[in-house]
Amino acid sequence: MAVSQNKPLPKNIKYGIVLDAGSSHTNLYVYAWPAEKENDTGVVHQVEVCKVEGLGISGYSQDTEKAGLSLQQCMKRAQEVVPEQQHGETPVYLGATAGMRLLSLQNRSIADRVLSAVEKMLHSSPFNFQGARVISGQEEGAYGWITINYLLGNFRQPGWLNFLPHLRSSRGTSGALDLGGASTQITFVPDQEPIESQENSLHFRLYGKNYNVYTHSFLCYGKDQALRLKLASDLQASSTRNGSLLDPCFHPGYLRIMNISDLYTNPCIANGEQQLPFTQLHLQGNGDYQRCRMTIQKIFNTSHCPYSSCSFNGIFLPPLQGEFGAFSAFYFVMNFLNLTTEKNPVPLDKVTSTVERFCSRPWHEVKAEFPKIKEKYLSEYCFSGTYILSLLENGYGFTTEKWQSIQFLGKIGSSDAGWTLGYMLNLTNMIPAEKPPTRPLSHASYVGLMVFCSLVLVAVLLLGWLTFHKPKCLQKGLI
Ligand SMILES: O=P(O)(O)OP(=O)(O)OP(=O)(O)OC[C@H]1O[C@@H](n2cnc3c(O)ncnc32)[C@H](O)[C@@H]1O
Ligand SMILES: [Ca+2]
Repeated sequence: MAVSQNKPLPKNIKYGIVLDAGSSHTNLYVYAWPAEKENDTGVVHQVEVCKVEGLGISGYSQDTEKAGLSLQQCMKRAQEVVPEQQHGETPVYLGATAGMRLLSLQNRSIADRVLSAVEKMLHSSPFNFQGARVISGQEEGAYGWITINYLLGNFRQPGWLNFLPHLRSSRGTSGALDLGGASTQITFVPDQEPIESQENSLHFRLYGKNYNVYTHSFLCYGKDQALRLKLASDLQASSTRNGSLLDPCFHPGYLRIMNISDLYTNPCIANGEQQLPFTQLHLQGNGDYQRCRMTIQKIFNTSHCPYSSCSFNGIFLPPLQGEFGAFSAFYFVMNFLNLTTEKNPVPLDKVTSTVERFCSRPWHEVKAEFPKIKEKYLSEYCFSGTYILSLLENGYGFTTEKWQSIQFLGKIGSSDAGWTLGYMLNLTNMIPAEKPPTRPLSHASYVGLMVFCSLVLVAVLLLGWLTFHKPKCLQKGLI
């Protein structure tokens, strides 16, 4: 036991857990940070992500208990990641997004039962359960924006090296674009002030600085619900008598059969089912990007705008400003199409031609090339790529030039881009409103600075000595 004296003291690490209960699935994130640096920027980072098997919690409306049980495996994983003696002090939060917002609109009591089932499960875990709730679209946008700016270091205050002009950070904040399965969010700091519409306006004071942020969450415009909107609009425009539809957003040779009742089961699609003389929809792909884009265009209503400028459906959108980070399905789809790998953003015309070429490829060929990718994902990359272009170009007005300011992000460092980190930082009060007092230099920086100064001093002395006492060997004409 005597040797244990020489062991370095263990670092005091704290942990926090957030479950992102999305419309398509649930992810559990474990975050960690050194306890003594709690209020610094950029110290909290993701140490684990666990993907919950099966459906998103809103998918268990027929058997609500299963929503709770589905989380068991990832909760076990979290118990392995967080040291046992810290389980009791580690907070756990669950935030549900658009899938649960839709279920609440459709049937409030079932949605409450789903939430109770997940609460019961999380209460029974050894962690410090802090609540499960449906977060608003505004919160989802805001926390996504906080997450990426925290991770990108954009809230960082000038440090002691900032007297050197080339090291001074002049960066502002980055906008956040999030594409989920059931909703999509756009959040950024506009130039224009004040923000014309109250419900799209947020105010933050972070690390001593004020931020006026624009945000909007479009319910039903996540990529799964957008596909439903598009199909419902196609059906309305078609004169099919047997439910067969040619779909330009799927590959030539692709066939999908859907129950009409599944299409009309949520509040995104207003009634219309009753008039149809068939119960199934037979979709037949023909991979025509231009036509696909035209059919998607119909789900964006741009006929009215009660503000100085709008995105679509009469929703206020100020002029786009600054850089944007685009994550979740924006990233999954662009990454699959190899459009995120280059250092500089891929130009809009190259993105368009890549999606166009991909859509035109026969389904059997695509399937043979990517046998390991889930068929649900693979079959929808053509639609999703086209939808992303429609949403960003036509919906939000990203022009060829503005497109260059979008960066598609999966992770920033070890952490996934998404709303969960911002949510936890806020609920644990880890983002102070005021700038924390600057701490004295750390030991390492102090030693570094001393060594640097000593070297400069030695160099100056040597130079002086050489100048005034030129050694004989350096004097001209000696040889
Ligand atoms: O935010 P909400 O709307 O509640 O939805 P979500 O949280 O479940 O949405 P995700 O960002 O997890 O996923 C967005 C969509 O991308 C799909 N998706 C997830 N992983 C993917 C991958 O690797 N390739 C293609 N699509 C993927 C998923 O099925 C959804 O349709
Ligand atoms: Ca999401």
